[in-house]
Amino acid sequence: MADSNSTILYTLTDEAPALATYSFLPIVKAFAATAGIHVESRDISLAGRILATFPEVLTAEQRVPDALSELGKLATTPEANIIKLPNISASIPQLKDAIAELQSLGFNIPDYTETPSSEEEKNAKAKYDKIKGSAVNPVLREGNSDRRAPRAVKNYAKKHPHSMGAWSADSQTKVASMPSGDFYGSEKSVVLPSATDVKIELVQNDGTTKVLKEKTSLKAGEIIDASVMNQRALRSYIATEIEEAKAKNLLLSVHLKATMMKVSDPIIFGNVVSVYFKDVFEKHAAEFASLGINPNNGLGDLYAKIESLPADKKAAIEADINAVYAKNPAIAMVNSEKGITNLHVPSDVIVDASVPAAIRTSGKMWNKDGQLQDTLMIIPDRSYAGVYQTVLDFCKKHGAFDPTTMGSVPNVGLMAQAAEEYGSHDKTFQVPANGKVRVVDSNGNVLLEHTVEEGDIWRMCQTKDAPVRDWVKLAVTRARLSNTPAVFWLDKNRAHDAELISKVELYLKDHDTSGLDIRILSPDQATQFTLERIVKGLDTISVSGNVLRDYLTDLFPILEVGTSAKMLSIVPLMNGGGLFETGAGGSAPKHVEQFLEEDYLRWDSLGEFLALAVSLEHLFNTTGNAKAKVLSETLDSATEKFLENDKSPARKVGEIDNRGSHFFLSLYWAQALAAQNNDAELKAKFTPIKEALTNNESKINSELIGAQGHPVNIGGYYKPNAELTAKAMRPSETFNQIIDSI
Ligand SMILES: NC(=O)C1=CN([C@@H]2O[C@H](COP(=O)(O)OP(=O)(O)OC[C@H]3O[C@@H](n4cnc5c(N)ncnc54)[C@H](OP(=O)(O)O)[C@@H]3O)[C@@H](O)[C@H]2O)C=CC1
Ligand SMILES: O=C(O)CCC(=O)C(=O)O
Ligand SMILES: [Mg+2]
Repeated sequence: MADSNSTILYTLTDEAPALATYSFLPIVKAFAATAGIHVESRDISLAGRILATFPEVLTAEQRVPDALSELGKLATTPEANIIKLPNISASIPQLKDAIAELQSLGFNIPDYTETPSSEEEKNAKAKYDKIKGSAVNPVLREGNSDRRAPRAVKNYAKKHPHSMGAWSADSQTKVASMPSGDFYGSEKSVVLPSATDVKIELVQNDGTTKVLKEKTSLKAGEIIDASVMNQRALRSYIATEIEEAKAKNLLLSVHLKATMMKVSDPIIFGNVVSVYFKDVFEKHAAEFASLGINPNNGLGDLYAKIESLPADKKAAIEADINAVYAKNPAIAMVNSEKGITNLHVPSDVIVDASVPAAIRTSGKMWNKDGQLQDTLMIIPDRSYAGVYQTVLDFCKKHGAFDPTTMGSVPNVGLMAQAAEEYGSHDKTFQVPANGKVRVVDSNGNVLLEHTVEEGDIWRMCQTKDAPVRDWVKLAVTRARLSNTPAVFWLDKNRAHDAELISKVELYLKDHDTSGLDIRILSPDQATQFTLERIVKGLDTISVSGNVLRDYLTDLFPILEVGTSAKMLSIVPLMNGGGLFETGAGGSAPKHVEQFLEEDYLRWDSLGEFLALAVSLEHLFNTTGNAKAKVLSETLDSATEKFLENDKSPARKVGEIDNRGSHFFLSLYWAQALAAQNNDAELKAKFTPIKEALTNNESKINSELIGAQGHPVNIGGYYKPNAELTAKAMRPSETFNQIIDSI
């Protein structure tokens, strides 16, 4: 690394944002270099992380460094200045696809075997399990989260409102949760008076004890909690809701976070699959076992695995599946044209994006005929489901939200150091036998205990004290800076939240809160309070735990500005560095599909623009590089102009796409740099660039739009060929020459 103080690390990730990077990063590098800033990339894509894990089976040329560990370490230092794009949190089907692709490209990596027998298979599985699910964000998030829609973005939405489906008071759509036996109902919590190590063990009813996790080190003041979801109760609730959906003629949909909650939620998903298709799973149990079919991987995996059967056997199973479809309520579709249902892949329907999308379409989801229909939404655990039900009820009463007038909901989220449920993967277990799960400290004291049954999902969460203090401080700072009421979304009836409330009340005293409106409300009440303000055009800061941070920063942006891509997502790292996430959404797999079919990328890089501006500003604040400040300010005005002139990607061939949007940003950025008078050198540098871009606007545009409209081959999905992708993403020779000349 050159001068590490003037370095910004830009992450290479997956799917649509990775494609966009092939077009945008050369622009970023060129502009930043004029201020002596090095923008270096680090590959943390799913494929990159797999390759970094198995150096021993790769040739010297194939080996790649472990960029995620490097960035994880950097995030704990004041030097960190990282721009983090969304990445795939892989479900098992995605992980297996990525492995197969890499193997086909000549990388000799091992298979992922779900039920390993040899030591070798077990080792490989253990390594892959660390790559699976949300394995990137928790490593980098050494700070809490500060997400909001900038004023310019709100103003854009007011002027150019996105579509909002009308709501009817007769909508039958509803959220259905378990009446009991869920995590919410069983949570227990303690605060550690002093540091200790704990062991998690299962004392089985046969008298033997099985250690589930040998050692977890805890700090003084840390909150730990444990909860359990009873599998019998889960299955009986699912069966009830299937009948309810059938009786009311509603679609059935399941909304989970199988990516972040990579241990618990695939199991819950699998229970929905195996209860819905109970007849099929019972009748073909032996066949399915020999094929290695696991309902947790969804119907897509089942269909793929029965392909290997003789035609008559396969047809018999398909007939039984169809008989279930005929008997049970229709399932909401992910892609009705391709027959992909909500039960196909656990990572296709992710609660934070999927429920808001349905709220935007009048509370309806797509049925198999490609029509919108009311839906019964299965969200088994009650901890956060009420938030969505409150929004549905509000829409039934007040109609759809109006983006031209509605207020905004920035979020301050407790996220640092894998706080709460989002750090629980390595402490989540599907219980192997009836008994008691206990958390025991190094002196043998039992801190938490639950009676459990085989098949239950038990988990422990940790929330360290320093992040809580930092979060409270961030909330007060935001409330003060924006002069906006702030609501802590905490439920005093939940054991964990009750402990957190005590800490919040204590740490609020460390700050001057005079004149500020700071409240603590349960998630349901907070939703109601916030929505009543939103329709009056008033803003309300949500101060939430880690899960609600994630849910709310998709929910409100999707309603307010059409997508969470337009969020400013700052993570002030606790040791002084900066992590700048781009938007609050994901990696948009549907966009890649469209790109491959018609060479049109509808990914909106606004999140990248916003993140880059704050990263440059942070660089100025930490190094005093005045040119970085000029770049940051001019980028912000370019982004504003970009919004005013409506240059975001559209959705269809023939219109501006992601690449065209990068051209306009460059044009406006160069124009702003040429117009400013704070730095004469930059002004001189960018004056001819601005002229070249301005004079060639129509030529560049026609080169960019002319490239669209046919299938494109980039040589891979998880590891696209760099040359082919760069060629596809930089199709305007004229534009490339100008950028490369900077
Ligand atoms: N920070 C991170 O690293 C995150 C990663 N993820 C990962 O992303 C993947 C997909 O997650 P999913 O929950 O489906 O959510 P996504 O946010 O990827 O997709 C939902 C929809 O939101 C719209 N959208 C999101 N971002 C943009 C953008 N920049 N420009 C235009 N439209 C956008 C698209 O709508 P339309 O199709 O209508 O254009 C997209 O289909 C998963 O692998 C998940 O693990 C998810 C969340 C955060
Ligand atoms: O890491 C992930 O899987 C998703 C993260 C996410 O959705 C978020 O933090 O908003
Ligand atoms: Mg999210």
